[in-house]
Amino acid sequence: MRILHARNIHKSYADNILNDLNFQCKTGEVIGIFGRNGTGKSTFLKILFGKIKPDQGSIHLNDRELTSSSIISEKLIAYLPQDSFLPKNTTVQDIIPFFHSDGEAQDRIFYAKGVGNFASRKIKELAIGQLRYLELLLVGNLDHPFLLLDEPFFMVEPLYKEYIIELIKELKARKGIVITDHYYQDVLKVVSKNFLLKNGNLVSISSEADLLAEGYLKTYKHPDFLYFADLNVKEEVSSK
Ligand SMILES: Nc1ncnc2c1ncn2[C@@H]1O[C@H](COP(=O)(O)OP(=O)(O)OP(=O)(O)O)[C@@H](O)[C@H]1O
Repeated sequence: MRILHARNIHKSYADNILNDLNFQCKTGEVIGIFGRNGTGKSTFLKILFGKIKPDQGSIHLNDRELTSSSIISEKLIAYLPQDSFLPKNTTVQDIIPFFHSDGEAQDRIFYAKGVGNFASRKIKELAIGQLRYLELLLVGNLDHPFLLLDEPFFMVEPLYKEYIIELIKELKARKGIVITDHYYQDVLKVVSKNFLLKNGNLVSISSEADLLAEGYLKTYKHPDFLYFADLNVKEEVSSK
């Protein structure tokens, strides 16, 4: 088993964003990180990936400290950024070999559920869900033991959300995966553990009720009692 550690991470821009943050993800785990806008989720993923340097702190694989060049050259961490990164005028079938020279991996993507429906289209012609699913197939099927996903569910229609959820569950067998997304209900379907990034640090979360108690949600639909729970107000709703 491999363990990715972030140790004592500090990062400030105009404000203090991350404050002595400690985190670990093992291969075989999917960890969700929630947090309100601007709390530093993307910044933290970029620090884990080595794209930006923390002001203090370090990233380790088991007990070895990683540098940004070792993360890239040793193919340790793959990263799905928030914004699309594929060239717009290339077709789906032509883009697969750019990421995967191995024929078996190419086939895994080409014949993945649903891809046949849009394989001959150009990237600019894809619907948002098709694009995000394709990006995840390309990045997730790399051999890297860790995978960071920045908002994989953003604006994705239900059918492709299901494909993405199935794919994450499959990738979990051979990787450690960290997901940040505001579509928390989708994230909760695939995670083994969750945290809320709040005041620069990670708070452990085990349910929607914890997200409510920590102020990330204002209300949520209680699974047993059919009411929308609030910190102070319980509003009855029809059971129909
Ligand atoms: N390169 C930068 N220079 C200055 N400030 C930055 C930079 N990158 C991020 N920030 C600031 O750091 C804070 C955290 O940004 P970040 O994108 O990590 O938040 P986030 O939790 O991912 O937000 P969201 O949920 O909106 O995607 C924000 O206030 C942002 O404006």
